[in-house]
Amino acid sequence: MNDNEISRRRLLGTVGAAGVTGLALGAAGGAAGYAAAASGPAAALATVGSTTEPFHGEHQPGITTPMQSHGHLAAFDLAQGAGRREATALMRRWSATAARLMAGEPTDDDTGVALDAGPSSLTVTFGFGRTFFDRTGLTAQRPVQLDPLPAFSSDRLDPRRSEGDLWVQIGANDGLVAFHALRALQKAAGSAARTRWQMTGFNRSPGVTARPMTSRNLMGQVDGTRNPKPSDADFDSRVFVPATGSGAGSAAQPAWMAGGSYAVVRRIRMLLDDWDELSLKDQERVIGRRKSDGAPLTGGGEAAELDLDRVGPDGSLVIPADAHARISAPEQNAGAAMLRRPFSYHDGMAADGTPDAGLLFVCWQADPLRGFVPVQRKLDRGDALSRFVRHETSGLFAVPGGAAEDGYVGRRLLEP
Ligand SMILES: C=CC1=C(C)c2cc3[nH]c(cc4nc(cc5[nH]c(cc1n2)c(C)c5CCC(=O)O)C(CCC(=O)O)=C4C)c(C)c3C=C
Ligand SMILES: [Fe+2]
Repeated sequence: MNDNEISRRRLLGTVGAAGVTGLALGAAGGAAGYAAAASGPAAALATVGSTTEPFHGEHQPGITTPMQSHGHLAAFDLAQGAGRREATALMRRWSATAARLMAGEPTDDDTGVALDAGPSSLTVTFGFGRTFFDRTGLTAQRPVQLDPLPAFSSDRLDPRRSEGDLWVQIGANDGLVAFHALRALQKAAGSAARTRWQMTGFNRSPGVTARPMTSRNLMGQVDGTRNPKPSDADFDSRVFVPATGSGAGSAAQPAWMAGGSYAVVRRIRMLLDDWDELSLKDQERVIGRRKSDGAPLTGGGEAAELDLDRVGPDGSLVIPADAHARISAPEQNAGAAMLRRPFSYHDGMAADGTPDAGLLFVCWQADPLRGFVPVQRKLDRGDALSRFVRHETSGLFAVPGGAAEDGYVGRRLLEP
């Protein structure tokens, strides 16, 4: 056990008491951002800090894990001259680092940033981009599902912040824990890979609403209502590559992708100043749902079915023909569906004086050609929301199944 480990464990034991002290100080003396270390017996960590997610398993973490309040998305390119050997060593190092951090343990060269925090539902998810396979001499193993996404008319993509050989998604219910993991993985990349782009996002923190509810995005809409649910009979076949290698109607998948999934990542800027000028009624017609509770404009609660045929007294459709919820519905897209698991982002003001804010849209599917692509094609042709959003970056990554206890992510590809 090294010094860091000793102090981390000791601090984990005292954090509850320190937290209580901090609360007392806050109540009595204002917000100094300071809490004296307590010397008394430790209290248990709050649930938000103590919750762990498993790193090993059939699927990687961070796909069906409840959305966390802090996230980082980062892409890496392999260094000049680095090939399969270096990539294999890198995935071993990254997997070992992720497993330790997700268990709440420090790394060997820990920076100390998260020393006094619990694992806080940290998840680390790894993916391979299309270019990874040529760089490592594994072109024959590249899934056709990684073929480039089609160009959409509304794309305004920045290639420097798109794609990449490797992709890492980090989520945690604490900002320092999430940053700590990102930094540890960047250090563990060593000379094998360098960061290509990096984005930071957030969601609502656990426990801030009176009851658990679907999250809101920065336009204020309830967003995520009609996501596939793990309890749905077809959830696994929609989201994960089956062990047999391909799903119904999908092109064959390589065996190494069994239990894996494909992540489509889009940084979608929201034109919030324009959006805010719309009346509430018009905002609701853009989506086809009420803003207050996410219920369809045709009535019922949030979970009610959309009545896409209902017309109002004036004979026009209650859920307009170009409403986002109508156009993106699986019933309108031959059953195409995806698991949306985004983070919001806010990177200050853009040069034009408008907020640089929006959605780090991440969606998961067993095959992008049966998930993101057909839906985005349809949205691209006539979504009322498109006047208020701009797709600025894009990435498509093959996310292999989870690592075995004695293995690492990507082993079945790199050491078949
Ligand atoms: C290509 C896929 C999609 C993109 C890109 C996208 C962008 C986007 N969406 C919202 C807000 C909402 N989307 C909602 C539903 C919804 N969106 C998609 C797909 C994309 N959205 C799907 C498949 C669905 C579900 C449709 C269904 O199953 O019926 C909703 C409604 C509530 C919900 O079901 O989640 C909102 C609100 C924004 C703001 C945005 C880009 C910034
Ligand atoms: Fe949407």
